[in-house]
Amino acid sequence: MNAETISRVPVALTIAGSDSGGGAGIQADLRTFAFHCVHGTSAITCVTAQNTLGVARVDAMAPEAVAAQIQAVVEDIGVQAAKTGMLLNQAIIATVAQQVEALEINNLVVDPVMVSRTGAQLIDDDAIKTLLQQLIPLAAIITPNRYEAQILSGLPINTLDDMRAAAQVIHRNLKAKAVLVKGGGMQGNARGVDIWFDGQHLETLTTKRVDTKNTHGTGCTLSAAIASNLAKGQNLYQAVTQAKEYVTTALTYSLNIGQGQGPVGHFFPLLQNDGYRGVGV
Ligand SMILES: Nc1ncnc2c1ncn2[C@@H]1O[C@H](COP(=O)(O)OP(=O)(O)OP(=O)(O)O)[C@@H](O)[C@H]1O
Ligand SMILES: Cc1ncc(COP(=O)(O)O)c(N)n1
Repeated sequence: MNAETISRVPVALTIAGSDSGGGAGIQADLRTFAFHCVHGTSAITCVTAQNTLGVARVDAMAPEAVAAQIQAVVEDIGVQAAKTGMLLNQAIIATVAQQVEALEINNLVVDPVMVSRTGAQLIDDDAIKTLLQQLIPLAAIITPNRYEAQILSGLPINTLDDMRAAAQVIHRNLKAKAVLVKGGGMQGNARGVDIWFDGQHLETLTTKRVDTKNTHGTGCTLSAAIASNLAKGQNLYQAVTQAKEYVTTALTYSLNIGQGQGPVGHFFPLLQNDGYRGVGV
């Protein structure tokens, strides 16, 4: 068989933490890139000992090691888009912001990860200010969940209108170019509905609500899918709406593993080929 090499492939970078359970973080991001036919590269910020029940331990990488990973990837391979996930501490956030600026990384998706699904704190309290001041202004889009949007806006969020108000406040106060407030943590009708605001258009993004407890990694998957679509040249709004479709289907095929909240099923295109039809399909 003749070898066929592919020399023109989109490349994306994830700057995030490792999840030993494979559901969120770097592991979710690289799988998401792969299922978008995007070559995935990574800069690991910390290593978590984690499973579907919770986070048992977190070990931070040295900021210099994070910087070196980003530099190694960008200087040789080059990236068309990047995303950040769990950044953990102030020094790592400041380093990532410096590298993004110095290496002129475009199409940056910032997922302002603060607390895990299982309630573990994933960022130091004193790091949030650095995230706001140094990293968010460099982002093409930020994707806070309900809890993170409350912190970033200072507003309580209980309804879709609260999500709309928070998206507008975050856009104005943090100079984020676009904001997606995610509704996975909402109750009732708002669950699974996201709000987009780019300074001009306020949009309500609705897909099918999936009734599953296995939602570990939805936010990581969404931001990695947005970065994938940006790396492929889609515009931001298209990248977001297609990423939301991907997450919805991955939730439909979520994996009922472990004793807690299982991860979304990134490999549904292969399962679909095998004739497996997923939850409620
Ligand atoms: N049950 C659901 N049905 C449909 N969509 C959902 C559901 N739960 C979450 N989503 C979608 O998944 C995406 C991620 O949102 P979510 O609010 O869960 O993020 P997150 O809390 O950051 O995720 P993570 O669990 O990775 O921290 C959003 O597009 C959200 O609407
Ligand atoms: C390394 C890492 N990154 C991100 C999350 C957030 O994901 P979730 O809220 O689904 O636990 C996590 N738990 N671990």
